[in-house]
Amino acid sequence: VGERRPSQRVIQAIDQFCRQKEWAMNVGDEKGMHHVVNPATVLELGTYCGYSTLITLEFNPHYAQLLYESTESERVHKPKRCDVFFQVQLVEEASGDWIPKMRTEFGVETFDLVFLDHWKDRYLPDTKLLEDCGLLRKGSVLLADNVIFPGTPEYLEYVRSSPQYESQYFQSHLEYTKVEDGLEKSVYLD
Ligand SMILES: O=C(NCCCCCn1ccnc1)c1cc(-c2ccc(F)cc2)cc(O)c1O
Ligand SMILES: [Mg+2]
Repeated sequence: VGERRPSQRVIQAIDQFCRQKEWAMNVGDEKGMHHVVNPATVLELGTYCGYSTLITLEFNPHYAQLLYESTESERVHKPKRCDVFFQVQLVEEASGDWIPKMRTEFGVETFDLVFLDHWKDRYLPDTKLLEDCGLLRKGSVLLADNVIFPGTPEYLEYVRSSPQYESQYFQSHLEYTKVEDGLEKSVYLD
């Protein structure tokens, strides 16, 4: 196992605090993402405290500030091209406004992974926006948190019934609780 990296120690501290002191809506250590995907260019919708962050869109300025502090990432108002292999780029805007600008503002061709963890009623419209903007390619992975609780029924119905996706449910529990929840992994077949 060896020495945990600083980022792993931060995650461990967050999990311990949320389990013992105060619940928070991180994807958490049980659901986790590490056993489901191994991406390169990642878009995260819904940052919160930056528990699971790469290129991330956060609408709430309070949460955005938390991310700046926890990752020393520069405050990105006018994102520059993301030419560093690993770089946190945070956009404090609504996902619906920014997804159409991803190519021009970030120089992103397509995403390898999109982690959906923002407003639950935005999962479906933003997925359709990603498709329409050509930001998904054959093999792109959508990983959606909370498909059972709080629940995203319209999104789930769409990815499970659409011939354009191969969908798989990873059953787990709502972070730090015994309530059922899970991650839905949907591979775009194009
Ligand atoms: O609402 C959630 N996340 C979105 C937060 C706002 C995103 C803002 N934004 C960012 C970019 N564009 C928009 C969420 C909620 C719960 C939960 C659990 C138990 C309960 F009783 C009620 C709720 C658990 C999660 O795991 C969640 O992710
Ligand atoms: Mg969540």
